[in-house]
Amino acid sequence: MKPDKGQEQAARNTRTVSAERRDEPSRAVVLVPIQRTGVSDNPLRSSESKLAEAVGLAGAIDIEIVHSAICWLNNITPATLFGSGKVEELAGIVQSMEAELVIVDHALTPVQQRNLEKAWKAKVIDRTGLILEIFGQRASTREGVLQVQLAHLNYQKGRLVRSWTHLERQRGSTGFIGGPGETQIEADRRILQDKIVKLEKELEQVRRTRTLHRSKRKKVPHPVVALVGYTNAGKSTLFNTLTGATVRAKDMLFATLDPTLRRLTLPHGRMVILSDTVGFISDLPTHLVAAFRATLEEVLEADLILHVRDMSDPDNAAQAADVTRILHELGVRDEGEGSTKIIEVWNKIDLLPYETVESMEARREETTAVPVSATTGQGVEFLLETIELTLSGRLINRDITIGVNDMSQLNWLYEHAKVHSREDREDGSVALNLDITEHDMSDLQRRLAH
Ligand SMILES: Nc1nc2c(ncn2[C@@H]2O[C@H](COP(=O)(O)OP(=O)(O)OP(=O)(O)O)[C@@H](O)[C@H]2O)c(=O)[nH]1
Repeated sequence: MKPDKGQEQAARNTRTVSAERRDEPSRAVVLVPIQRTGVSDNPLRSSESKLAEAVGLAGAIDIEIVHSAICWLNNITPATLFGSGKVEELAGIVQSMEAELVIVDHALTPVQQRNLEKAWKAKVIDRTGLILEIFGQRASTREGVLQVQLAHLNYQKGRLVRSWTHLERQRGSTGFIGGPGETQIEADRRILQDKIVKLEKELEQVRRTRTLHRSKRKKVPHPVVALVGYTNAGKSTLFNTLTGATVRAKDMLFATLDPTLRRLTLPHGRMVILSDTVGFISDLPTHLVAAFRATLEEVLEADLILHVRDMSDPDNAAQAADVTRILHELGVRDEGEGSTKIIEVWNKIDLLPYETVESMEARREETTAVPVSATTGQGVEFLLETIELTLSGRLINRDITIGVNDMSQLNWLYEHAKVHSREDREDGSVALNLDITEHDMSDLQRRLAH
């Protein structure tokens, strides 16, 4: 059956909160449901920091938060997540606050979402919906935009359950979920599926172009160093400090959605490509991680990963555990053969008490962590040395003789090693004493063997 105009219009109304350009930002309530009894999905994280994070995330989109609260749950009620008494109590709050949007920092089934919307007479979005909204606002490259659109459509497809019927009519189709009528669900789903297929094709094309760029880059085989970390850990700031770049570093969650690449010269002259990537967040749904796989290919292909942590955040241990888990999900192996080297960068030490920083620095030998402040630059030099050491091995002192037939290697040697003394011998050979990294030494041996 061919969808009629009304149905097409309904599916076109798959707009985002961000796309609703109104004069006033939406008034929103932020709720963080936490189960009182059962083991929470992340026992490391305190309820206050969960609330702070949810408010921070919600603040990343253009809304006015009029109320926020932790909601302790004794049990999960399948139809509404919250128990009926709580749903009613919250309905009172939503109405008295005149909120149009309720952000529930938890996964909601489509049925729960629909029932809560009915009960509260407001739009309800869950954590995934919120993250998609933020991603939608941040994506800047074609690939980033397409990825977010695709993730959004896939999310909506699972949610086409007569969700907006009366709200849509009340407010004139401003919801970002289409399909106001139950009879239209099938047609809407088909329209969404068509859009998904189209987007996937387009994305494929964009990716092919990028792969081409990457293989060109591979011809000059500089190692790739990827910055990863929890959102707001300070990756972009560090990226700027390391490369002297002036890319934006705002107090803005997920400011970097698309990978940014820049060349960086290490203290002993080795060139690397530094890549800044999307920030991670806890409870990032697997299908969202999958949507960003392509963007994160830089991370997968990196020779070295810098895991940036905001050590001033009381929650940083839980955040680090999340980042490590997501890296594993993406396929990064940090142990065994073929594993990727990872250095932890303990950032924002300028915000920590002197003694804490001192004890961190004292432990530097036993951990692979480097304490730094991306804003003041403290520790950054040591970080660069650690990157070089990890990629190139130690600096060693060697006496080397270059035979007459290998004179063409002399230039290379001067570029890659620090020459302390040179003796030009009668037979035409050159004896050198130099400092060279282990990596360059094995490179030299390969060159001389040819
Ligand atoms: N005091 C202090 N603030 C820092 C430091 N590094 C970053 N910041 C601040 O932390 C905030 C987040 O920094 P970003 O560099 O945007 O963080 P990010 O990890 O790239 O964030 P996402 O794009 O969300 O992944 C900004 O306000 C920075 O100024 C630091 O070493 N010290």
